[in-house]
Parts: sequence; structure tokens; C-alpha cells
Amino acid sequence: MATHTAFHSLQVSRLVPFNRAQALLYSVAVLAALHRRLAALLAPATLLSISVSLPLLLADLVLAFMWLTYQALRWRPVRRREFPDRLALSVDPKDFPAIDVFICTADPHREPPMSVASTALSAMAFDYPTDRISIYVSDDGGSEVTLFAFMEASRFARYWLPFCKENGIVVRSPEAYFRSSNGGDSEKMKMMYQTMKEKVEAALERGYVGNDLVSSQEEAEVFKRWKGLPSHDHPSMIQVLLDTSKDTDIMGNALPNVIYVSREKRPTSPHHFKAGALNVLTRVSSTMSNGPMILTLDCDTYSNDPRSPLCALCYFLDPALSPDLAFVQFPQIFQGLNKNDIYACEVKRLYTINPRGKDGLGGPNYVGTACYFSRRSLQGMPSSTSLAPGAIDPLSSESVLRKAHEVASCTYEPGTKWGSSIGFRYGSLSEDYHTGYHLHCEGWKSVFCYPARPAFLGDVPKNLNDVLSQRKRWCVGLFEVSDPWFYLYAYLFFTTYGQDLLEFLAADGTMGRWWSNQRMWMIIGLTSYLFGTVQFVLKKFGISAQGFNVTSKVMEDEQSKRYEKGTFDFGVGSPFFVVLGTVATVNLSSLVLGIARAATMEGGFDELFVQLFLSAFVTTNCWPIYEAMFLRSDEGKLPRNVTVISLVLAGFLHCIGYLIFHN
Ligand SMILES: O=c1ccn([C@@H]2O[C@H](COP(=O)(O)OP(=O)(O)O[C@H]3O[C@H](CO)[C@@H](O)[C@H](O)[C@H]3O)[C@@H](O)[C@H]2O)c(=O)[nH]1
Ligand SMILES: [Mn+2]
Repeated sequence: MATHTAFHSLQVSRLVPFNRAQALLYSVAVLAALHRRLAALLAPATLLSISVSLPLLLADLVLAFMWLTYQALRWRPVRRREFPDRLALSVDPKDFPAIDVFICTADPHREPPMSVASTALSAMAFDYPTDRISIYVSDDGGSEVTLFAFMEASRFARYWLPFCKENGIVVRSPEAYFRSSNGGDSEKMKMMYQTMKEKVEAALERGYVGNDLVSSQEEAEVFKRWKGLPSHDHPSMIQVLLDTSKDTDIMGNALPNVIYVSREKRPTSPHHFKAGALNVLTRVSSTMSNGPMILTLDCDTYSNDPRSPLCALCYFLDPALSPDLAFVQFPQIFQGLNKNDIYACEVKRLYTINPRGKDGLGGPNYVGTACYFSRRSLQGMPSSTSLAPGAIDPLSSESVLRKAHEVASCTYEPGTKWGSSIGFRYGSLSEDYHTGYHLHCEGWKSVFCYPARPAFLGDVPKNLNDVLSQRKRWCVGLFEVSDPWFYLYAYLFFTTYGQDLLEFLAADGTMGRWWSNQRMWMIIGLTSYLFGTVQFVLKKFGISAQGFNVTSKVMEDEQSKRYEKGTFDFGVGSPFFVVLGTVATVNLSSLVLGIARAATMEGGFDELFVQLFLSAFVTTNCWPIYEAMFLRSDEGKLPRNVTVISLVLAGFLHCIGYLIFHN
């Protein structure tokens, strides 16, 4: 394609030569630093000098490795531009592919239904042939109020879409638009929006949609189906709210399809969080509009530029890219950050700097929202092209709805490849990273599309607890991005222990002594090193100055008998033992709870294997502690008050864990 007609261009960052020169210099410096550490280690040494220089060398090696892996992102960052005007001139809109927009919401109290509906309205009003847009909302909160908000929004759309297009409005989420605009032409629209919002909020406060709020008998019937159904235990409920083949706006133009989906939920079936929701939408949409393009949006990610579908098409319609192009990712950009972004929620490196680096190598990762997929990529390998046709019958016909309900039910997935090799992948709380990573492994490519005007804007958590919980979930998610990592950790775990054991045995050690060694290593790490570090820091600041406490060399009779028998001697009420008792209790109870959870969950043992294995390992190591807490009556048992404090602390830690994990 000649440059002036191309739909997009690519420029390698001007920083590349600088980055590479710096990498070279830096690696020389790193090698020099490592050499120095190594020399210190190899010089005539005492035990003390080795115990200082070895950890330092290891720490430097870890840092050097982290630095090295990061260099990939600086190797070839690129900057792309797309030319939607050229596309609009040279491709007939009739040839534009249909787009299915997936919007996920999960809790009407944490994600206000009217904001979710505003996000939907912003996508309904894309600058794109309206009859080729279908909005699918997945409501994991199973809330009739969310359905109600979407019914209202579908009516509001009849006015809102023509209003946006006539007035050349760019921010087409009514919520965002009215947040910044002050009256003028829009006073009437604003009133209409406000009235709708108040109705929805009233319903939310009441917790149900009363007959006084609905506008027809037909609607009242729909809400009757909801009555008495808990959000975690109900059949799938799908409602076609707008059908582009018959619904029009006040100017007589077609409206997009709008479909509400609340997938089936049963306490006995795993629902796989957002990935599960997206897979249901992928299947439900394939029974209806079956658009070849899919846009995934979190409920807060509204469109800030109606031309984003055209930008995405600039790549998807390029025959040189399209065969193995899985997705076009827009950056996550946030509105409403405070001046200094005190909780660092912009996450600039993750969302806008690193993706450019990855884009120069094979493509950015998927970040969960603001991403256009080719449907093909969610249904098979790059070479497979077949797409089943969508519905021929009207969307609300009985046959289409029956099929849609079927694919949204809990019984549909077991035994299929959904979540493992097709669709959004299961097994990680960071389903986005997990899915993008696997698509790349399978040979798909991706593109980072970062136009000057942010195409989408989202919300950030606004209190420290929410921020920390979010990051903790991401962290857990990344650990879960399992296969290769699992093997890596398994390798690290077993080879360290295996090698350690072999060396121990080769030096005439015994199994029993080796086991004690690793156990004491764990115990010392938890107690002596922890308290030692604290004490050192306190001493540095002149807060406390404990001296050398001499190790006792005398032993009572009973004590020495216990020692001979190989029984752990606690006896005194030391703070060390409180830590040990607490850790031991937390581990044991986590193991028991984990086994119970895995047993009641389908595929539970597979999913929780690593966690269960580790806590079983620690629990085995802690056996003498449990004995001392609960089973022994001799002088060397754990004093009653230490046991009680440990139990209380462990209970407390569990509560904190519960609060964080169940938010
Ligand atoms: O069972 C669930 C849980 C969540 N969601 C939806 O998932 C989205 C993201 O959840 P949010 O609480 O906003 O998480 P964040 O940490 O802000 O999200 C980031 O991290 C997630 C992965 O951890 C990605 O999925 C998101 O796209 C990415 O923005 C929201 O629309 C939720 O409604 C569901 O649909 N079902
Ligand atoms: Mn979010």
C-alpha cells in the first residue's frame, strides 16, 4: 500500500538508538558491579564475610535480571497513527463489519446502573452505521435495576443519538457530557436524563422495580420473573431491549441492537468471574448479531471519541495485518484523577508506556477494556476462518432466544474448550493478561492504538483500601497466569529442596536432620530474622539498645529429657512463639478451608493445587507447634496464654483476609 493511501503508519521511536546505547553502557556497568561482588566472594574468606557477600551477590543478580528483562520494552518502542478519514473515503460503510460491544457489570451498588447505561449509550452513538452496532450487557449482579436502567436508556437513546449527531457532540456518554456541559441547547436533554436517573436511583434504593416505575404491562411481566431470585442462584435471563430491524429513533433512523444478559448462576458451578461473563456474551452474541468485531468495555469505560471503531478498522481492514490480528488495544486512560494522582492510579507505565514497547515486538497485551477483538481470535487458531452465521430470525423470536438461553447456562461449558483454548481464558483473576498472553503464544498479533484524543475514559478507585485491594487482585492474578509459571515455581521449589537434600545426604547427613534443618530455617526466618531486623532498625534510630543476650548453657533435667526424645521445648511465653503459633494456626485453618472449598467446587483441586500444596507443606513442618499448642501437657508445651493470643491473632488475620478478598 502506498504511504499516502495507507490507513495507518508506524514510526519507530527516536529514542531507540539512545536506549540501545544506554543498555550497552549499563550492562557493562552491571557486569563490573557483579564482578566486584564475585571477587569479594572469592577472596580469602571467613564465614562472616561470605554471609555478607553472598546475599549481596544474589540481590544484585536478581536486580540485573529484572533490568535485563525490562530492556525488551525499550528495544523497539513504536508510535502508530491511523487515518480514519482515508478509510471513510475509500471503504463503503456498507462493507463495514458489524461490531458487538460487550459491557460487563457485576454489582449495582458498586457500579451504578445509570453509569453502566451511560457507557452503553456512548457506544450506541458511535460514528458507525448504527444498524451494525449491537450492545450486549452482562449483568453478573443479576439485578432487575440494571435491566430497568437499560430499558430506560433504550428509550432515551431515541432522543440522545439524534441529539449527539445534530449537535456534533463528541463525548456521547450522557453522564460524562452533563458533568461538564452547562445547559444551553442541552437543557431539555439534561432534564430528560436527570428524570431517568432519578427513577433508576429510586429503584436502586428500594431494591426492586415497582409497578409505578414501569410503563407497560409487558414490562411489568418481565420484572415478575426476577422476584425472589438471589443474584448467585438463578437461571439465565436474556432480554432484547432494542432490535435494529424494527426500532428507530425520533428521526426515523435505525437504532442499534441492545441485549441484556444475566447468565445462569448456581452456587455449585464455577462462574469464572469476568472471563466467564465475556465468554457467555461471546456465545450469546454469536446466536444473534454474530459481529466479526467485538469491543470489550468495563462498565466505567465510556467512549470519549465516537470514531474509535474506524481507528480499529484501519488495522482490521489492512490485508497485510488482518489474517493474524487478534486485537487492537486502546490505552486505559482515566478521568477524575486528582492533581498529583496520589494513589498513582494512572498506571502510566503499564497502560501507555510499556504497550508501545511491546507493540514494536509483536503487540501489546490485552488490558481488559477498550479493546477491539476479531471474533475469529476468540474461536480458534489464526488459520481457522469459519464463522457461523448469526440469527436469521428476528432477535426476540422464540428460536433465537431459546438458543441464547442455552449457551448462557451453567451446563453449556463443562466438557468444552471454552476458557482453556477458546474464548477468554480461565484460571486467573487477571483474565485480561492471561487471555492476551495465550493469544500471543498461539501466534496471534495485536496492535496498540493510541490516538491523541483519548478514545475511552474510565474511573479509578478513590480510596486507599480500594486501590490496595485492586492491586492485590492483580498480583494474585499474575501469579495465577499459570502454566509456564506453575512449572517455573514447581521447578524452583523442587530443585532447591532436592539439591539441598542431596548435598546434605552426600555430606553424610540424614533425612531426619535435613528435615529439621529446613524446618528450622523456616522458623528462624519467621522469628529471629524478623525480630532481628526490627531490633537493628530500632537500634539505628537510637530507640532501643539491647545488648548481647548470652545463650544459656544450663539445662534442667526435664528439659534435657525432652531434648533427648526429640520433643520441641517451648515452655516460656516468648513473643517468638506468638508469631509461630499464629503462622501455624493460619496455615492449618487455611489448609482445612482450602480443602473444603476445593471439594465443593468443580475442578477445585486443579485450581487450588499450588495453594493447597504449599500450605500442606508448611502445615507438615508445623506439626511440633500444633502438638505443643493442643496435645501436650508437659512443662515444654506452649503456655496457655501464648496459644490463646495466637488463636486470636490468627482469627483476626483471617477476618482481614476475608474482608479484603470478599470485597
Ligand atoms: O465476576 C465478575 C467480576 C467483575 N466483572 C466486571 O469486570 C470489570 C472490571 O472490574 P473492576 O472491579 O473495575 O476491576 P479493575 O481492577 O478496575 O480492572 C482492571 O483489571 C481487571 C483484571 O483484574 C480487568 O478485567 C479490567 O479490565 C481492568 O480494567 C467490571 O466491569 C466488572 O463489572 C464481571 O463482569 N464479573
Ligand atoms: Mn475498573
